[in-house]
Amino acid sequence: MSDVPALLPVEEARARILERCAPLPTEWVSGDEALGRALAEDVLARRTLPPWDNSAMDGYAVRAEDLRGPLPVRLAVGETVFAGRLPVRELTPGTCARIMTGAPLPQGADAVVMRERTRAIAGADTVEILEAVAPGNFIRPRGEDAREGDVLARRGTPLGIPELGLLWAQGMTSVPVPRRPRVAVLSTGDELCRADEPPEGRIVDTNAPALALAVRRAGGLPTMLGIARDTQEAVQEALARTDGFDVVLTSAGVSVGDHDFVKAALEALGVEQHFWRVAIKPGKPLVVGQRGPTLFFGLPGNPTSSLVTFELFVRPALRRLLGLEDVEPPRVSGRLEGRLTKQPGLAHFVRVTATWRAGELWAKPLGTQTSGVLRSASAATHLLHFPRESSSLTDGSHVELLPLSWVA
Ligand SMILES: Nc1nc2c(c(=O)[nH]1)N[C@H]1C(S)=C(S)[C@@H](COP(=O)(O)OP(=O)(O)OC[C@H]3O[C@@H](n4cnc5c(N)ncnc54)[C@H](O)[C@@H]3O)O[C@H]1N2
Ligand code: MOO
Ligand SMILES: [Mg+2]
Repeated sequence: MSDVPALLPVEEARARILERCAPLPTEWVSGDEALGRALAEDVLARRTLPPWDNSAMDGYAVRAEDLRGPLPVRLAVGETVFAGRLPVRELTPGTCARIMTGAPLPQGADAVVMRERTRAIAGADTVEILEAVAPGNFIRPRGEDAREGDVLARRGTPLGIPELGLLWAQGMTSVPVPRRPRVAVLSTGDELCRADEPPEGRIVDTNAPALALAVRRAGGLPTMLGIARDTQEAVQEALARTDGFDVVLTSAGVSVGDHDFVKAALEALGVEQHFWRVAIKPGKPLVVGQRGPTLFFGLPGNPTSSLVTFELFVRPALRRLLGLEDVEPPRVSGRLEGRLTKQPGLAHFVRVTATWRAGELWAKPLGTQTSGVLRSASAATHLLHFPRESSSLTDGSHVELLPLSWVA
């Protein structure tokens, strides 16, 4: 077919998309809002933490050299230091301080002996130390967590719970992150109705709500634009209302049918086409283009195709816009349970349920792989990558599995 372009390999298609994406402008948000996003700039520590050497155990702060003689060694207890209080006495030779976990170390102390290795002498301010310890024993040094002026976290660092805790400890109650991508979601098709309408011969638009959820889970802000009828004018009119969005997702109308108008509508609106058609199944007719800063994805209409192309192409783009550095779909190795065959030419992304058995992840293909029904995505935990030029995978083959973001 002369008017149909060659199929692009999946990696090249993704590379072409990613080279057009860069982190969005910075906004300052609370830790709640920052979870799972990336830092937009390097953050320097404002505070040295812990602010002082402190004890890692409940026990006795000692001078290690006092414990060199025959054991046990008797030491005079000068004071008790609690977390939240400051010690008042310096340790002189032959003395120690009772100390609690987290309490600052007194001057002169260079080690802590845990309480279980000591024996208190009843009625006396004296303790018997039952073991010798090296200097530094059970001491958490000042600055172990952060040193004022040092880079605490670099731009691009994904903000998980410990990372946000580190920033919080610095008194940073808001953090700089690229703003969330604004994503418009448009369905196209005369056969579609909303779930709350009587179908009257139509089918419910499941792609738009599914894609909106996938966008939200990927960190974007979805806006549903509704359903455009199958005319070029209707699709064009809907797409003309997408200024201000970073990403536009349409579903359906990208193949070669008489009512497949998305490509023509994009072209008429001046969207520069980056590519059309990728060597994959499901999802082959994917079209991607750009106008100004807005990236347009024409996802195929089959419900599973739209979700699979979201995973393979849209999610990586959203992650890059969010400033995350690790944007490629994650992969793990596993083994195939059963066998698979196909014609060479397209890479297949087979929906599988993967379970751990005897230390390996065994991937069992779902019974139906047709992309026209959601059942072929339901219960899938991973996509099994059946490479483009390969035509058979035998039982037990080592395979590459992509964990799915849509799993419950
Ligand atoms: N001659 C060829 N025909 C087709 C080819 C091809 O290479 N040559 N590719 C097939 C593949 S693969 C796919 S995928 C589909 C893609 O089709 P479109 O993107 O043009 O989508 P439609 O034709 O409009 O619809 C396909 C299918 O999906 C249902 N659909 C559409 N939108 C929704 C929605 N929002 N919610 C639920 N279901 C939806 C629609 O009713 C159709 O059944 O093309 C093949 N054909
Ligand atoms: O690629 Mo289509 O997405 O196979 O059904
Ligand atoms: Mg079609």
